[in-house]
Amino acid sequence: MKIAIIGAGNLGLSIAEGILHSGGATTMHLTRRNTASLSHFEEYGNVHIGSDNRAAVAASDILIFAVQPGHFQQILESVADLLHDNHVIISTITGFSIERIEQLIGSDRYIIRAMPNTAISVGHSMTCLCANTAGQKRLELAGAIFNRMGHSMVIPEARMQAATVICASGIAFWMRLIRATTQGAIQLGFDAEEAQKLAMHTCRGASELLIRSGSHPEAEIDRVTTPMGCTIEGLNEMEHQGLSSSLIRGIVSSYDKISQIRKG
Ligand SMILES: NC(=O)C1=CN([C@@H]2O[C@H](COP(=O)(O)OP(=O)(O)OC[C@H]3O[C@@H](n4cnc5c(N)ncnc54)[C@H](OP(=O)(O)O)[C@@H]3O)[C@@H](O)[C@H]2O)C=CC1
Ligand SMILES: O=C(O)[C@@H]1CCC=N1
Repeated sequence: MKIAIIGAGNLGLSIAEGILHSGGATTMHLTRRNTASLSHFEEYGNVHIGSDNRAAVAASDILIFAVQPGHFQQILESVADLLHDNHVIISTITGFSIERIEQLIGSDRYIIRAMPNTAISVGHSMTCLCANTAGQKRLELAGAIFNRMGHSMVIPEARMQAATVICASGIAFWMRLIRATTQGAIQLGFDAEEAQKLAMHTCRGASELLIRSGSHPEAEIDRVTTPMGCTIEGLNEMEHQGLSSSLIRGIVSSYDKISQIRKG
């Protein structure tokens, strides 16, 4: 596969690392205007770095766009005349609808919206996908690409905004929870390095328990909460302080913000 990543910033670079580690491309073109921060990719013989989006598009079959929403239209228009029938156009752009993309490059193109997260760099992204009518024929291919770097789920486009919050922004939300747990562990006597290790591996363990058992979080909580014990004491205090409520409210605020990005 010949893959171009147009906009090798935070997400684009994470995708590039994920693709490299999964061995998923024969050649890869990475673009951004300031390429200095990409020089470490030069050690890979099959990775081409540059600022020329047109050259990257012309040399690739799969085009992954990972630029800021405000830049996308101009960049897409600047390469539109190079697009051919086999190009698969994958947009990770928040709030940029398939309808708007079709208006810029036509509805006959294979257009896929993907919402991965930065854990794609280590092969653990949860990536949501949707496609235009033509692109339905390439959803399986897109799923195969993203499944090499985690898990993917095909969803209706109407859920893409919600997927952005839960999966993409979700990385930041979980990081803050891990960080807060780390701070608690330091207060209880662990040094910072130990504390982070305890927090992140316990987080991974909780997640793996659910993934492998298929059980409900509350069922797992029931197995931990000894009657009159320390777990239910801590959990109830967290809830009195609004743990679940603050998470839900944060998720809804984040969701509402995307509507503003869309209008912008
Ligand atoms: N970060 C995340 O976790 C996620 C982000 N997204 C979405 O992905 C997109 C990218 O986000 P993120 O990576 O955080 O943003 P960044 O700003 O980190 O990356 C965007 C990159 O685009 C480059 N760029 C700007 N103009 C051009 C151009 N004309 N040609 C080529 N490259 C260009 C910029 O580099 P330079 O200035 O050097 O050109 C920059 O590195 C956004 O639309 C975001 O909503 C979606 C899911 C998760
Ligand atoms: O914060 C943002 O707007 C982007 C979209 C999801 C992750 N980063």
